[in-house]
Amino acid sequence: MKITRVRTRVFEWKGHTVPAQPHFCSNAMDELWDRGDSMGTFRFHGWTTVEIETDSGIVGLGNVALAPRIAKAIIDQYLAPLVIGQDPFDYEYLWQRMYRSTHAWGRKGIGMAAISGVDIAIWDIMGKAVGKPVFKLLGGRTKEKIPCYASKLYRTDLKSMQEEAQSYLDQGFTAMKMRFGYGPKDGPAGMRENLNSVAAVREVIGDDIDLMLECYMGWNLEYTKRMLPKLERFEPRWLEEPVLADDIDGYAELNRLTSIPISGGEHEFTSYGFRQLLEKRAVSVIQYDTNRVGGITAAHKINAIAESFSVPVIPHAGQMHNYHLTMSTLASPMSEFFPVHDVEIGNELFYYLFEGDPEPVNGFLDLDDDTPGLGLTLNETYFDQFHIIE
Ligand SMILES: O=C(O)C(=O)C[C@@H](O)CO
Ligand SMILES: [Mg+2]
Repeated sequence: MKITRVRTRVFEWKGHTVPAQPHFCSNAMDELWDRGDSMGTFRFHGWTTVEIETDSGIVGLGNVALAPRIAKAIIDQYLAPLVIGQDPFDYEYLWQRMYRSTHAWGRKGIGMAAISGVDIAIWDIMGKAVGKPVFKLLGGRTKEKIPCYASKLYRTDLKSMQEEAQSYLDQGFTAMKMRFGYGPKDGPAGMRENLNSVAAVREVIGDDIDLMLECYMGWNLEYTKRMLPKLERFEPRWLEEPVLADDIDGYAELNRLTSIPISGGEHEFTSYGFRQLLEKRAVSVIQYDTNRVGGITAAHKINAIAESFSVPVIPHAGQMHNYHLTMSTLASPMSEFFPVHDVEIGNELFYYLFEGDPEPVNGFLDLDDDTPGLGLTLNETYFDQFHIIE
């Protein structure tokens, strides 16, 4: 089988979006941005799709969620010529070809996200070619179903957060993730706001539900050190990305300091990046995202490395490319799940663009043993609400 064409499209959402609110989610821009919508650069209102055609008629579908126009340009100009004419089953060779030939400027960030989109489509082709779901090519079913946690609870008024938390309990979730709204610039009053929001959610969910706390790189080392002892009484399952993704020593220091597991990795790339995080014991939970980290080829290797460090892998964002890895890896006990709702941050845009994601039932997801490939197709229902760039 040979790859004959790589078709990329950018889908930019022009439909209704939920308006931005202040203190919605602490983030890396907070330290320097003191007005307006600091979360603006962390919205994902566009997506790149990668359709790889073969001479057998099989088409594989991959996607990239970062900097969509740049990802499309990288794939069109640099990556497509490297894979056209090649056998998709030579996936490791193709990955190395893309990685090595873009090494001078790629490696991390959008270069690796673009490689991820191509690699995901290649795995989709392989699954379709052998008539098996991708997880069956990676190790098969390691769990009856995938436990998943509801991930939203952005900072709004406390009553609304409590109602939202209650709705996840009503749907049968036994784990959920909330976001902090305040960071170092907000002083002691902001600290109290942060603690009050955790207390408000804990009040509704009790002590027997896992609660994860997301900082989205909006804190710094000193602030996190002050917050950790105050958070310990809430027994969070983890504290996520307290500092910038590049501050690996900062993560390691925090992870040594506290009984709260520190998590991270959604802004880290390739097995080399994760080896560093693991060797330094910088994180107690790994959260790569397959459509950033280097695709399924890279994520599968990282799973093996994480297993040898006894560190669980709970990928960022859920979604099909991640679910298949979670299903096939014992080191991966759970998935993130973004509830479907109006377009807000943009994490939920996936559901407006693709069809095939499993619905959680009582906090569990399942994958079909008989659907070949990743089980995802483009959902044309909302195409008229996107600006599409071909
Ligand atoms: O789900 C996460 O872990 C994220 O970091 C999502 C991001 O959009 C911030 O909430
Ligand atoms: Mg996160």
